[in-house]
Amino acid sequence: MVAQAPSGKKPLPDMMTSIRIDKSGQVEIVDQLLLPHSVKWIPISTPEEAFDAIKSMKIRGAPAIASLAALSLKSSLSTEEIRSKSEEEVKKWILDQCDYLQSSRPTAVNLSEAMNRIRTYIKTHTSSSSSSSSSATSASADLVQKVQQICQDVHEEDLERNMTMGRLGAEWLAKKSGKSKLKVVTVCNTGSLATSGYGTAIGVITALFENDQLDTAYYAQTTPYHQGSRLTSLELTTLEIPACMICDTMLGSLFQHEDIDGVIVGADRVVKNGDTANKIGTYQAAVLAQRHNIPFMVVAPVTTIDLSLKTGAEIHIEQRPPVEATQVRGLNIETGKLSVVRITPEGVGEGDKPWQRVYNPSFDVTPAELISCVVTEKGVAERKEGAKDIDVSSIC
Ligand SMILES: CSC[C@@H](O)[C@@H](O)C(=O)COP(=O)(O)O
Repeated sequence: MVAQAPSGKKPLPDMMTSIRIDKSGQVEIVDQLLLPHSVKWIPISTPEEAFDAIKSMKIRGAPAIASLAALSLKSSLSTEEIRSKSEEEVKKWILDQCDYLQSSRPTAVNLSEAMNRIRTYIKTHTSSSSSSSSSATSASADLVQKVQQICQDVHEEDLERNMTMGRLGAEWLAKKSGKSKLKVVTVCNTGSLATSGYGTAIGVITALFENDQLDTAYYAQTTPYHQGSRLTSLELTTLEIPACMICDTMLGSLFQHEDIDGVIVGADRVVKNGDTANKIGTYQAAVLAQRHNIPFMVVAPVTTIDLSLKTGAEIHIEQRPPVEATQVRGLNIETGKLSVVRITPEGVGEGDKPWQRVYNPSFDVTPAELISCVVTEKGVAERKEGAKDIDVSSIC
């Protein structure tokens, strides 16, 4: 499971990847529920399989779920069943699949952006339904081919833009700190497992490392799903990047005792005024960073920017099932087997008593006034001194 690491001053070992496509075009994903203990590849051939994998978080990370949704649509469009449909039937089928796939997870805008690209093409494509049945078939073949190309583009364009963001973010932070070796903090998982390669926030950390400008990358465990302790730890150890895990509750202590040069996070949706939805725990990291005068950087591709929403209050925050917070999956060191254990008294998160409730939002919103800058592949938008908003339209 390797993607070629980009060349840099410091050579990197091969990166992990969450999606692979074999020579026959079969798409497979690594089951992230089992990482880091077991590497199991699952074939994905249909939108239903992609929907299930995204919803159950076998694959996660804003860009990666958009890629998988698009690739599953591409695969399904190669079937005989689709090829026998009229152009109008194919269009309707694709639009239905876009709605269905988009409903798998609501907060990450990359997924809806990818589906919107396909919808826009379908809606503007000139139909030839009035032609004879044989030319209608060839017209639908053209349509299918074009939509498949859009799906492939969604997946492929991610890697290059991540490398650009990595470079831009590393340059900005190194200049801001003025130091030769930086200590940085990240939350959640934003590397090659969450994207098509190199990563967003982890891309900046990787670029610092490649330039020999990284002292230590601290990463938060990111409960309840443990994207940090399970996935970021796997990526950083695979790349042999100097790193140190902290529990989510230790951020304040870390900021008091270490000279941290920046907090670098990814995003699931950045709206017009710069407010940013990202993994739960990001907001508290931003509040603490401001208290300690530490620059707070958001790194996300243009496809994560949603100019249709004015402020973060409009972002739909996904609620995850309570069991994801009351149960922990891990390796039983006595049996050597993977197991799931409950860490709460029985009934918490499952019963209907007033004392059995669990609050489990998957994301929170960090107001722009706590963010120092937003980095996309188009550039860096800084918040001006004293301003409450960040003009992200300049980097779209
Ligand atoms: C490049 S990934 C950016 C975000 O998608 C990431 O920080 C995040 O919040 C992922 O959440 P997840 O719930 O694991 O899909």
